[in-house]
Amino acid sequence: MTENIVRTPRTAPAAGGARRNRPSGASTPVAVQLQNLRKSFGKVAAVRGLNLTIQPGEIVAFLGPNGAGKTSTIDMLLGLSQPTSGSVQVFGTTPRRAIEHGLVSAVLQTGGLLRDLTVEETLRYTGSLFNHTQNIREVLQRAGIERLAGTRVGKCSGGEQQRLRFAMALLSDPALIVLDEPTTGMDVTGRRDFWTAIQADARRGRTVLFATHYLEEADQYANRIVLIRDGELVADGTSAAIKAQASGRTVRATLPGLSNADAARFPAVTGADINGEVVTFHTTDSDQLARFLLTRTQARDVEITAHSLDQAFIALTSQSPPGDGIAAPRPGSPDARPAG
Ligand SMILES: Nc1ncnc2c1ncn2[C@@H]1O[C@H](COP(=O)(O)OP(=O)(O)OP(=O)(O)O)[C@@H](O)[C@H]1O
Repeated sequence: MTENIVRTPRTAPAAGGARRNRPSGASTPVAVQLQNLRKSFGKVAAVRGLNLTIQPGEIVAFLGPNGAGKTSTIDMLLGLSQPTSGSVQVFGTTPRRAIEHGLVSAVLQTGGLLRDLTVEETLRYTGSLFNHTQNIREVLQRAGIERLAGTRVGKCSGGEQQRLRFAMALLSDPALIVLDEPTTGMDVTGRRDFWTAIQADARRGRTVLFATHYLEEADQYANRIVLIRDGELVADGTSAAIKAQASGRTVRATLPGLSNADAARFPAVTGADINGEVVTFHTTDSDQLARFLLTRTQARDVEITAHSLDQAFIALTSQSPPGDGIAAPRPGSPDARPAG
């Protein structure tokens, strides 16, 4: 039952009835700091110089295609493996020490549950390993599995088992919860219920870092997305910022008689598709272009459209070499500059 959760060893109860395990010291240090973090497995460079700072209270999605280095990074963050070089700090200390102080818990993908115990027995058993734990009823409620208290784990769905793992992670009331692809294999309802529980809990101020393949999860539940590819950071920001960074925005307008050469001279335009009187501009600054169209040309019916996170993800993880953070337009794509 132990491998799915980074367990807090016996700790003294927090003073003054304060329940949440908090980092000590006058000022709260950043939750996570990765500096030039590298991890190699023989010739495979899984993580290549990652720099990342996560502030307390942030909900961060760690996104990347298969083999991008998400799990390798999370393993180092949890002290499960050592960096080849660079450093990891969690609340200003080493991952191991942060875990010893009950500051961090993890929900990993699979394993770690005994099928014959009930949900409540599982939590009581896990709780017995700590000196001080959250109230079991409260934890069941916060994980959204109160009604499953008497159900055997083996009878719980995959989504319910993940919420049980989440409940186990809540027992020590950690300041940071790390989830590695926690909803893999769940159906849509299971995923939604799982995230409802996580989100409700995060509103209480907990820092959450989760790795996921599901773009819509990152879009919906994170307030910041960190996108990596081949062990390097390729984008970092809100979902909206990443969409804009990856492929800009599209501005559509009705503008008779415009040629590609004219369009290329407009401000912030990276490409244009002309279909009769309707022109679709690809732009790095939709506000500037829209202002120009409305004040300096005869354009009408001006519309600005943001690209989807899917488009941004594909652009950022499959095109330009990582490093500059911006994907170059694929030759021949609508983002390429108009000829002439
Ligand atoms: N123990 C290991 N030994 C050798 N290579 C490894 C090991 N762990 C990871 N790798 C390699 O390091 C790279 C990054 O893997 P990692 O599991 O961190 O990526 P990921 O982003 O979590 O991928 P996925 O989304 O598929 O889970 C991959 O090329 C992987 O094959």
